[in-house]
Amino acid sequence: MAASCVTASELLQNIRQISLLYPNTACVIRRVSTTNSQCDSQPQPRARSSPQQLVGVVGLEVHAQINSNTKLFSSSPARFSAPPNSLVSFFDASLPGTLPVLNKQCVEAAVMTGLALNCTINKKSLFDRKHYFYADLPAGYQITQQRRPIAVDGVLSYSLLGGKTRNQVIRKRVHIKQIQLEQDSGKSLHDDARSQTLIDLNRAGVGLMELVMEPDMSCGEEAAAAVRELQLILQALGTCQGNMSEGQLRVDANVSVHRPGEPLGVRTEVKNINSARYLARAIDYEIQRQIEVLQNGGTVHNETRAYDSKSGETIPMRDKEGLQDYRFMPEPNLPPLIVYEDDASLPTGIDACQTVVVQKIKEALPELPGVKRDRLVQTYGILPEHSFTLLNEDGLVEYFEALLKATKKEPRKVIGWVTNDLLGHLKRHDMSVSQSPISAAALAELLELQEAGRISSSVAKQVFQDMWRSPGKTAPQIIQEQDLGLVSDAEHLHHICQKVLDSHPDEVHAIKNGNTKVLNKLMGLVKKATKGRADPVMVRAILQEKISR
Ligand SMILES: Nc1ncnc2c1ncn2[C@@H]1O[C@H](COP(=O)(O)OP(=O)(O)OP(=O)(O)O)[C@@H](O)[C@H]1O
Ligand SMILES: [Mg+2]
Ligand SMILES: [Mg+2]
Repeated sequence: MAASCVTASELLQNIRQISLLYPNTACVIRRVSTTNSQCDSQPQPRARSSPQQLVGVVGLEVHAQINSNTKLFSSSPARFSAPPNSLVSFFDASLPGTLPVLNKQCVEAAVMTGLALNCTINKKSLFDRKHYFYADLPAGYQITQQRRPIAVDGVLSYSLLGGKTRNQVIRKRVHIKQIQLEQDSGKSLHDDARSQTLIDLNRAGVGLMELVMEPDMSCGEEAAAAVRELQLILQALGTCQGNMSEGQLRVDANVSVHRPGEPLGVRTEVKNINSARYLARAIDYEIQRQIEVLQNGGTVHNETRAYDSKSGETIPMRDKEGLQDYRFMPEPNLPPLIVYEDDASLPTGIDACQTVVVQKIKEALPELPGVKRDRLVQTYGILPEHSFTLLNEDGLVEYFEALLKATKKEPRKVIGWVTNDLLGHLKRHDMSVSQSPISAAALAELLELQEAGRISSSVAKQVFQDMWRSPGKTAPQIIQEQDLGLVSDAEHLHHICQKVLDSHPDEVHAIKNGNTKVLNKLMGLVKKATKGRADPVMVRAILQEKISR
């Protein structure tokens, strides 16, 4: 077995695990009873103008790795980037005689995800074997839920930013056909130097939720937005870490084209895309490719394709027609998976700790991203697009709310500091919110000084930059060291204003003739002369008074 580089102690551990697996032969649960422009420009499906344009149709299958310490049917740890074949039990390596024991935590995660996506939870679901032959699937089949999955008929609501300036929130929905529990496969690693393929079974048997979406989308941008929303939901629930680059969230994009009103076209399936950006590009490329094929008199084949991120193209992998016989059969070693609605429906004498109760999971659901965005908009009066920015960055909502607690400044004035100044700096330095050298409390202190009229707004921006460069230095320290306090000495300001007026007679003339906008230019000159420290309210009053004399 290429898979096993197990140490003696690991072997012992595995043997112990198998001896635990043998006696009860089955699952724990049974025992206990067990927009981009392309999108926007596309006609809506119901439009009936002729001749009709071909439009894209997209349906996604998302594989989400369940956030659990152990695998779906064995007690091996489920961890990313461990040494190859170090997390492999005999069951994961498909040794004869080993049996699956269902991980309750994975079932709870699937139920929770189903509830968050408005699915119906099947109180009884079934496991099936899906056969195919790959070196990274040692049993020759995957245990999945084909006939009766754990959750069905859900909806994922997501939003896109549209309109000319892309600040209009367009709300969309995609139907979730089902969520099924299944095993992940191992990984084939290609050693080009020695032209050989090596197998790492660490991932073999890790719990996955496959979310199958209906073909409700029409372009790459919609698909990417839906996946991003799903990622945020899974992360909020804690059921999947959702890191696409680590393969915790992998997407298969099914793409076809048709004329609105006509039956759906033949789909191709672009497999295993692990970035939202590539997903959008792969789909848009594939739609365009299929349109060109049809317009040139060709036919689209039902095939599996891969996305090549270097060329930006999709390339054929294998023909799906004729190859789709997975020889599904009921998994004989796993009984039906039973979950209960509430405590009242538990059969007498059952160990409540070993059961999955939907009601309890419902009660534990956290605030979901859509609800959180609406709350932020309603509570703080910020723009909807700002609520998207806040949620898109891990920890930014918490930062914003901590900041608001510590300052009297209006939320609508604070939001720009968070989404422009702070986020801009973080992005430029490729840092996360938790790595920010300026804490929410430190920024609040700066904003309070501005609010109290101790510094001007332009000085506040300058102090922010200095705080970023000198972590730990407070706003008052910087203001004191550099003497940046607001100049509100009337005599001093009168003197500077007079100098500016004397040297700009044309502007004074223009203002006197009613062109009041020119006053801003003069104010700018005073600001420059005082290095941004002049009290703008006083400067405006002094200039107006002097001009009107
Ligand atoms: N004509 C179509 N155009 C675009 N997408 C489609 C079309 N027909 C079906 N789909 C999408 O294809 C996907 C089918 O997924 P499903 O898991 O049911 O089957 P599969 O792809 O054959 O199986 P596997 O899990 O082995 O990939 C769904 O996401 C569905 O929305
Ligand atoms: Mg599928
Ligand atoms: Mg598929």
